[in-house]
Amino acid sequence: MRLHVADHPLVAHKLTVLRNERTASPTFRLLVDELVTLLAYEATREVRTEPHPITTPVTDTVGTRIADPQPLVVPILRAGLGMLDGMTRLLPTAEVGFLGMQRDEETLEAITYANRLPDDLSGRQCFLLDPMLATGGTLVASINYLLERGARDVTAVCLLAAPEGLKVLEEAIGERADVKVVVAAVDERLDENAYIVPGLGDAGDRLYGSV
Ligand SMILES: O=P(O)(O)OC[C@H]1O[C@H](OP(=O)(O)OP(=O)(O)O)[C@H](O)[C@@H]1O
Ligand SMILES: O=c1cc[nH]c(=O)[nH]1
Ligand SMILES: [Mg+2]
Repeated sequence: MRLHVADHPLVAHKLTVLRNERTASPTFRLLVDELVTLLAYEATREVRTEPHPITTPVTDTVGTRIADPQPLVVPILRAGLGMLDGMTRLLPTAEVGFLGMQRDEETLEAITYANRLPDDLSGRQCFLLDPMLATGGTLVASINYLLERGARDVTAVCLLAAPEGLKVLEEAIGERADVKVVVAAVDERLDENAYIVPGLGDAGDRLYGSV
């Protein structure tokens, strides 16, 4: 597993506003969207491209375009949905699959309640979106879904990660695939309820309310 922590003053500034408990949903959503766009720039650094001949008003030349098959972006519902627009803004030709996962707050096990993904992901670059990587249970289960369908190149885009979750992910993935994790920050630890500290609370609730 490769970890990339975005080191940029704009990311740090926006993340601080996001963490603040006084930041209400409308601003929270806007900031998640902005942060993802900044992270997407790094997350797509290795997106596969191919030469593309074009004619400019001046001459013929060979440029670059994103190669087929187009990348697959997969938001993990609910909270990952808040990251989808920001990601597809930079990758408008990507296809989008969906995974609905909820962490059982007692057992901390990730339960899948929705799944809409192409059956065959061999040769596909996949981008998983989930703001929080806490125990790692949700992300490991999501990556396993993609690997079972043949994906071998997976980038997870998260806002916050806990060191505990990163360790679980590293051990669970092993040598099976090239997994990259792009995060805005790695926080201190998990608390007794497996919430990220200092964190930002429940990302899904802060985006969409506690339904
Ligand atoms: O690393 P883990 O310990 O598995 O926890 C992280 C998961 O928990 C949150 O989702 P939640 O289950 O709250 O669902 P929601 O997005 O619908 O709020 C978060 O969005 C991650 O998906
Ligand atoms: O801190 C946390 C941990 C899991 N899920 C969240 O939304 N926040
Ligand atoms: Mg939640």
